[in-house]
Parts: sequence; C-alpha cells; structure tokens
Amino acid sequence: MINSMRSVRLLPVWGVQQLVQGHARVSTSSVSLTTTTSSIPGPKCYPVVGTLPDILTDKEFDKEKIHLYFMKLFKKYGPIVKIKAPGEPTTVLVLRPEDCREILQHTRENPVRTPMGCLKKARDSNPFYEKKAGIVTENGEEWWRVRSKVQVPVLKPEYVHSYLHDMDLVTQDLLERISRLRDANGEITVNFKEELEKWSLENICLISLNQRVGCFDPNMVPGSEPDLIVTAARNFMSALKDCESGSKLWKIYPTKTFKQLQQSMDEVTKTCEGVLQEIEANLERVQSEEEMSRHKPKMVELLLREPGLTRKDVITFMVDLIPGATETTSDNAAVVLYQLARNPQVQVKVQGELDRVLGDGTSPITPHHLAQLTYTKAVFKESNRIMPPLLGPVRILQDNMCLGEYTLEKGWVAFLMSALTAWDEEEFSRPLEFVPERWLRHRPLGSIHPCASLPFSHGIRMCPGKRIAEQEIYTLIARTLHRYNLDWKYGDLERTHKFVFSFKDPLKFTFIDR
Ligand code: HEM
Repeated sequence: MINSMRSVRLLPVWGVQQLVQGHARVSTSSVSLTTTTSSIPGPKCYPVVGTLPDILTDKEFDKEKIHLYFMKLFKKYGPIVKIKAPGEPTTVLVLRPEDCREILQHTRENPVRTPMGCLKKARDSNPFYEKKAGIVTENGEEWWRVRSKVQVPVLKPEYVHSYLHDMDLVTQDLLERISRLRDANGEITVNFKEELEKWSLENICLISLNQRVGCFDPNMVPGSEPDLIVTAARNFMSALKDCESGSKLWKIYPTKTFKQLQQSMDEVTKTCEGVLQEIEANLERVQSEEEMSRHKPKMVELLLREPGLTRKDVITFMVDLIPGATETTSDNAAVVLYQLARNPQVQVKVQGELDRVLGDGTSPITPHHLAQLTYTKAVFKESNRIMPPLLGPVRILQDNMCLGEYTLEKGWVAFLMSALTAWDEEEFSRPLEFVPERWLRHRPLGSIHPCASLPFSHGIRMCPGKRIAEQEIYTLIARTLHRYNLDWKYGDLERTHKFVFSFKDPLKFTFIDR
C-alpha cells in the first residue's frame, strides 16, 4: 500500500517556506506583551500616512504577494500586529486560532464586515436597488433582515442536494470538453483557468438563474441571450475585482472600470429580473394540488415564498451569488486539481475510494455516494488549508474588546489571517506538506483547532455557499479522477493575491485516460 503520509510533496515555494521553517514559530511567548492598547506591536505609525512608510521602505514588498508581507510582520512583531493605512481605520492582524475564535465569538451577534465599497456605490447609483446593497455589502439590521431569510434555502442539505444531478451533468460536460482540448500527450492546450471559470459560472447559474446557460456550448452565437448572460457575468466579476484591488479612484470619480462595473451589474440585474418573471409565470401555471405536491421548489422559488423578502431582495441575492460563487470556486477547483496532479500517491487513494463508491461510474452521482467520500473530503480540506482562496475573515469591532493583554478598540478592523494560521507549524505539523490524512476523524497528525483553517469563515456570517461549493468540488474530483490520471509536468506554480488568491501562470494539466 502506498504510504502517502511519507511520500507527500512539499507545498510549492511561493515564498512561504523560508518564513515558516525554523524561525517562524510566532507566538506570544517570544514577544514581550504590555498592557496598554497603544503597545500592540507593529510598524511605526506616523500621523496621516500611518504605517505606510514601513511598506514603502520594504524593498521586497509586492502588493500581489501581500501575504508574504503580513507573514514578515508576524515574524517580527508576534501574533497580533497593528497597522494603519492612510484614510483607513486601524487594523489588527491576528494569527493565533484561539485569538481568532475570541474575535469571532465577540462579534457573533453582529458580525460587521468591511463593505465592498464599489458594489455599494454601484447599487446606490441604480434606482432599482433603492439604496439596498445586498448581503455581501450591507451590515447590521439590513444585512440580517435578508441573511436570516436566505440562510435555509441556500444551506439546507436537502435543497443543495436537489442541484446535484445537474451539477454532475455540468461536470461531465467539462470532462467532455477536456477530452477535446488535449494534445496527443494528454496536455491541455487552452487556458484551463477559463474552463474552470466557465464550469463554476455554469454551476452557479443553475442555482441563481435556475437554468443552464451553456457556458461550454461551442456553438454559442455571439450576441445570443446565453452569450450576453455569460459575458455580463464575467465582466461583472472582473470589474468588481479590479475596483476592489486597484487604485480606488472610483471613490472620487467614475473611472472606466467603475463604469464597467455599473454597466455589467445592470445587465446581470436585468437578466435576473427576467428569469424571476419566468419563474413566477411558471409557478402560476402549476395549478393542481397534485402538480404542487410533485413540484420540488428550487432556491429562487423558496426565496420568493419567504415572508419578509421582497422581489427586489431576491433579485439582489441572485445577482450577488454570481461574483460570490464563481472565482472562489474555480480557484478552489484549480488548487484541488493541482495538488492532486502533484501528489500521485494521494490520487491513487482517491481513485480507490471512487472505484469502491461509484463502481463503473455510469450512474449519476447521488448524495449517498458523496456521503461515503471520506478521503476525497479530506483532500478538499487539505487543499483549502494549503492554498485557500482568501486570506481570512474580517470583522469591524462594534465595541472595545480585550484580546489577551491588549484592548482592541471600537471601529478597528480585525483581520483574521486564517491563510497564514494554516501554514503555522504551531498549528499543523509538517505545515508545508500536502497530507489529507491529517483531516481524517482520528486526526493522525494531531488535533486541529476549529479556527486553524477557516476558508469559509465561521458563525452566522460564514459563507452561505459552503455546501454548494463543497458539492461542486466533490463532484469535480469524483468525475475527473474516476476517468483520468492527472499529471503535472512543470515546476511550482506561483500564487498571487488580487482580492482573492489565484494562480498566475497557465494551468497546464495533463489528463491521461485510466
Ligand atoms: C470555495 C469556494 C468559496 C469560498 C472559499 C468562499 C469563502 C467565503 C468567505 C470567507 C466569505 C466571508 C464570510 C465572513 O465574512 O464571515 C464568503 C461570503 C459569501 N459567500 Fe462564499 N465562498 C465560496 C463559494 C461561494 C459560493 C459557491 C457561493 C454561492 C452559492 C458563495 C456566496 C457567498 C456570499 C453571498 C457571501 C456573503 C455572505 C454574507 O456576508 O452574509 N460563496 N465566502
């Protein structure tokens, strides 16, 4: 039997290795703690410019690898670090899971997040939205008014399972496409990142738009309705990302990117409105009680029936799901496939599990199949630990709180650096190795703190799409590895951070028929 715990490969060097190994055991024990708020360690803070000079004088600083700068700060100042950007509130970076747990606990009743300013501004400029920006951006009562109503339809396993069959078909379409896009050696010949983006967009449209939009359709006519939907959704996502990670000049005047955001968001909004009208018309046609009892309502229909949610709330939520779900999930899929391709011994174990559970793979994947994929799920968790899509949850403190010997003040931002916690050797043994076994129930590599890896965050504001994303990725792993052996013929891939993490270079996977 292959012992994957011994032969695992190291996490590709994206600069983290040298920081973690040997000297990077950052803990409060190595840092002197004092009792006043002003003494939270961090780079020197100047009036107006805050701690910016520290960044400007750091020759290695790279905005797209901000995680490395934060790692440096933890190494220098300890696991709680205070920084201040010009014009922004004081931010406290937190590394230890126990501190993250305390902050999540403290903010659990009212989890306020930094609003996505450009989305709020774009919504405020469109009268349709009536100054309501949706759950991604709103906070406080307005956020909870909607979030408390969408929670069940989007997270309840029974409802998530109702999309499994269609998600399986979407994934099989991706596999068909892969089979056509390989060269004679099985290597993919196109930008595979884009294929994964189409796959995640197609999946989320199943839920948000209640239909297949045909992202993989090779005959999609330019200018046709599906083409317009796909183009608007992609422009929406890319403009959002550019506005949030770029210069933020849109705060002062409507930049070209901001106008793109407005335009694409308005197009996606119109599409969602049109889809909702069709759904309502279909529902009206379902007349008899027998028909009603046979009809299994989908998420949008459940939301329409939810007292306290208006039609506009439903449309706003439908629109929000598209950027919320697409890039995070496609990046996650890329990471999982990359880790599997680089760890053949893990692949063998997954394939063993898949052959046992799916047999010859000709039947549709069911919730019963997924429930048995214990090792596959551990692979997903380990991928999220080693290469999470986001740095970690953010909370704006609504009152003062004590964190160990420090006081964190009302209005400060707490940035829980879950991505870095998950690479800390105090939390995970062999943190740079891809070892899915560590997540198995008996925890063979030691216990894991519940806040040591938080890819979907935690508590009532955690990602509402967690179960949907999990189902998509499990299906992708299952179908891909059941059919192919994955190979990676190149060196380590770099990851950069631009609002979310992503691979910089092309994903040149090789898919070899099993
Ligand atoms: C691997 C994929 C994904 C990851 C890693 C991820 C991660 C996250 C994280 C960390 C948050 C912030 C939570 C917080 O502040 O506590 C979030 C929020 C959100 N996510 Fe996801 N997400 C993923 C996929 C999805 C999918 C598939 C959907 C939709 C079906 C989705 C919809 C949302 C929405 C609407 C929010 C805002 C929730 C709120 O503020 O109440 N996400 N996600």
